[in-house]
Amino acid sequence: MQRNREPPVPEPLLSTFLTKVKEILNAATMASLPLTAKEQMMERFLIAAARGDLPQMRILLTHILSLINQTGYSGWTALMLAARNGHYNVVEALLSQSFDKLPVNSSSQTAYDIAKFWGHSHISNLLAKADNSCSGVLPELYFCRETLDRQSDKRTDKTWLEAQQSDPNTVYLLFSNVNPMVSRCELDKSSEVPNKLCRFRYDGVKDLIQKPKTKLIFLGVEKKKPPSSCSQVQEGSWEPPAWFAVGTDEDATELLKRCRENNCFFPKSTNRNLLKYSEEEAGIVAHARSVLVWHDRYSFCSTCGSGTSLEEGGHKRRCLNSECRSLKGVHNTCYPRVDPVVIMLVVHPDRNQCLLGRKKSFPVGMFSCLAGFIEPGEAIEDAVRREVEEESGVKVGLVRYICSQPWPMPSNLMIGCLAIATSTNIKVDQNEIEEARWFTRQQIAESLHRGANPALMLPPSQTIAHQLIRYWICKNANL
Ligand SMILES: NC(=O)C1=CN([C@@H]2O[C@H](COP(=O)(O)OP(=O)(O)OC[C@H]3O[C@@H](n4cnc5c(N)ncnc54)[C@H](O)[C@@H]3O)[C@@H](O)[C@H]2O)C=CC1
Ligand SMILES: [Mg+2]
Ligand SMILES: [Mg+2]
Ligand SMILES: [Mg+2]
Ligand SMILES: [Zn+2]
Repeated sequence: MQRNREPPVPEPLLSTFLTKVKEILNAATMASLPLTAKEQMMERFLIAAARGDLPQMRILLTHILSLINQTGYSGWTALMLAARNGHYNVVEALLSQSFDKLPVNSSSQTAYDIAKFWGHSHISNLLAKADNSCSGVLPELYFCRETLDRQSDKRTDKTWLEAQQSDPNTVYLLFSNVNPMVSRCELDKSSEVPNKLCRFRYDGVKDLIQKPKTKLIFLGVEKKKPPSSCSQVQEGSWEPPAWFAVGTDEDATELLKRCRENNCFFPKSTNRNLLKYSEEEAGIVAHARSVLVWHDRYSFCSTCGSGTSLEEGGHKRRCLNSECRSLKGVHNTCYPRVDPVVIMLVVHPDRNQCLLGRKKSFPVGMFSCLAGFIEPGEAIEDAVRREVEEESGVKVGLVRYICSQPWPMPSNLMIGCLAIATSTNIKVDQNEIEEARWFTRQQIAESLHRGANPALMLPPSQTIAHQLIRYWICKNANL
């Protein structure tokens, strides 16, 4: 049943393949076609992969290692041929050479799809295991690592919080205009090196945290345990260090003087700068920044307009007007906001194309998933269908939730879905989207691999949009 729904697979049978290669090699010899030595070697490498001739493949690889990721006349890689013909040991050997698993053939199938289609489940399992993104399990998303244990129950424990504040092991992060102080290694100014959060101790911020305008946010305690050789651990008196974010309006240049590290600065509030942290620190920045932006923008009570004060380790604002309705019962106006946004990869009814759009503000050539804020009283599925139709005119049927990502710009929660289109005509809403297009799996795979002339540029890997696209491309065409 499953097989009938698959797109046709080009003839990969060994005999056909060998005949074709022989024809090419003969034709090249007879007509003196410029089939280079490398091309001949490539075809021999592919024949060996299709036959399962690992020793021959190893010999050829000692001459040219780059053979490993290339395709021959058929558009198939060695991995695809080995997967097609059930050569487990060849697949295993290719994977151990960190072979690229994402390329697709002219039927938009990866090696994983091919192994699955031809019933070589031991090979498809091996390919899935070797690449998390192909197993249907997404990698951990950027901003999603919870390095700290939030310990929200401690936010109401004033005595405990005060004790933590003066503890010499407590870590403080300094924020100016909702951006954290960071340092960058001077030797390497390339964008690859993450910004590192500057960590302060109590003595370095004591005066600051006592100022009435300073916002102090309890972020949680470290999850990481010290080595068991640590004397406090042995005595049983060890407690994990607490972390606080300090939001201040003090002069940024003066604040920088407090840091002993070199090359400290406050990065500008751009989306790009927020993607420059290590996985460990990105989640901490997301938490602190969203809460601090909320304090910045919601300093007055939204029920009566009076002033408010900070409570619960900086996770609540209480109205100073004792008559205010917000003091009676629990009110969401007193807590930091999170704005849910649906973000969806819309898949064509043929399952081999996806719909991406671009806003005017995107860099040239970049396309991404459609997205939009969920409206009050709206379910995730309905928001997906409404936003897709509003922005592109395409109608959506099935919606499947895949994963989510906090997006602290300033406080969105991106809810990632795959959505199956039931119509294909595109009519964009020019107010929101400049252009929307259907892209083939082949075009997407080329772009993920930064092929020579990709049809589009995808958003960076830290975004949920990128990961949803990658997830879809790695999955079998049947979804
Ligand atoms: N992490 C990722 O991969 C991506 C993240 N995003 C984020 O998703 C957000 C929403 O996507 P859009 O296409 O802009 O949404 P959208 O399609 O709903 O249009 C934005 C408009 O919705 C209105 N709106 C309704 N509720 C709003 C709220 N709570 N805050 C702000 N505006 C609201 C405003 O008029 C705004 O101009 C973006 O602001 C962006 O930060 C968008 C695409 C990719
Ligand atoms: Mg939108
Ligand atoms: Mg919209
Ligand atoms: Mg909208
Ligand atoms: Zn009030």
